[in-house]
Amino acid sequence: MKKTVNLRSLAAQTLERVVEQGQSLSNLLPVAQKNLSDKDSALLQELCFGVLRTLPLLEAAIKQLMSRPLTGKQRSLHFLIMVGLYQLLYTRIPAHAALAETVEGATVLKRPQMKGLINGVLREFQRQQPDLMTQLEQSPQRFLHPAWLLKRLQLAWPEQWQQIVEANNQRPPMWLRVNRQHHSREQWLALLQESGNNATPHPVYPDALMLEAPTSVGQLPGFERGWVTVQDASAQGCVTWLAPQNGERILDLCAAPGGKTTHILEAAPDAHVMAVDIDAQRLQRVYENLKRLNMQAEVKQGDGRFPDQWCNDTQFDRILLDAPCSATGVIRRHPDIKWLRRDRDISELAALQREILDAIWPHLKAGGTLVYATCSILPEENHLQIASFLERHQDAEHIPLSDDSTIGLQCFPHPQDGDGFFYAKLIKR
Ligand SMILES: C[S@@+](CC[C@H](N)C(=O)[O-])C[C@H]1O[C@@H](n2cnc3c(N)ncnc32)[C@H](O)[C@@H]1O
Repeated sequence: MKKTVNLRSLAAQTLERVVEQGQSLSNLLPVAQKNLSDKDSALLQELCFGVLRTLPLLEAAIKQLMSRPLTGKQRSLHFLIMVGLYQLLYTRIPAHAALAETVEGATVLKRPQMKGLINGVLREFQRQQPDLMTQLEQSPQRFLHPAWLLKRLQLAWPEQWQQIVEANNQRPPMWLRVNRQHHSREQWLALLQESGNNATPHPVYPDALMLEAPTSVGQLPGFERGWVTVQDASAQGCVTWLAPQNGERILDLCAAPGGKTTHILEAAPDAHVMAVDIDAQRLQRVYENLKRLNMQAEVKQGDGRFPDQWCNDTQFDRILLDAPCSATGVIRRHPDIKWLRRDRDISELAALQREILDAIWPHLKAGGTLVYATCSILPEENHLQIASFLERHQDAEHIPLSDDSTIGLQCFPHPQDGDGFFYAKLIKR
């Protein structure tokens, strides 16, 4: 039998590690969920994601309710209060249960003497909620983004920034990639419908299906047998634009956890694919994904800035560079990004992307194709990066991916579509 744990205190500790220590929720959450039942796992996830999504508003509410914030050894309680506020504002958990469980969390956090204070703050919030929320809903905190990022989005996308921010604040749809080596998308959709679920095909990307409602992978017909993979629609765009062909030598650079490596092999099962990433731990996931889908690729640990160290003088027909980036296009999937990234990271990431691009370009054959992709929505990492690359490399030809004259294709996150992504397709003359 799974033991009962206080999920509110577990959420508070996890959130403190993300916000105060800069740790990634994707690393922390699976560890925190390890011994929990499915139901508790889901609630813990909801509490962590929800607080990170709405953090500025919760912080502002606490500021109004408390004369001094809790600091030092009591800091976990600050996050416990946020977990309490989040439940009262955004979940259907009955208020009495949310309050009781949250207050009890102080005992688990070894601060039983603070139970009264937490109870008091949450009850005061209930009393002031209508006025307080009217006030906060007119403040800049209502956008739920850090000021530096909001400023960058407003500058870069004066027409679209509000829609982007709104999409970032919503729960993302669940997209699947049908392995057409097994079934056509229509055939697999019919199997899904037989199992009582439904999905909508993507208008552009031929393998992509959006589930009507998110579900666990165990409910997806043939998941274990590799018939289908969970992957956002925009991420699937990379392989559409790369257009890999059987018999070609293809490099998937910055490949872990292998979502696009396996997509390349589904599209061109007889291609020779080399998958390279700097992170040995993340590379384990590439092996796991290849195994589930029963595929083979040459997997290597290496730094994209120094390709001669891991591929000598090999030349590739096609290169996919899914570059390390700010991940500002996938905030709705990873709301911790808003609090982990700093303004100064953007220029550092752009410098790294530039180094990798310049280093890998000589490894593309004449006539070969390179697709540069990021899950960023910031111009410095995207069209400005490629414009500057084209100025430095006269042998690079830009292939437009849309009707307008812009460099590359910039997608924004959309409730009925994929994440924010950028792609640019280059051919070597
Ligand atoms: C956007 S993720 C890749 C996602 C992957 N392509 C997929 O579809 O599953 C970026 C990757 O770049 C890797 N990375 C960061 N710096 C790198 C470098 N200098 N050389 C190679 N890989 C790097 C990270 O470890 C990370 O796995």
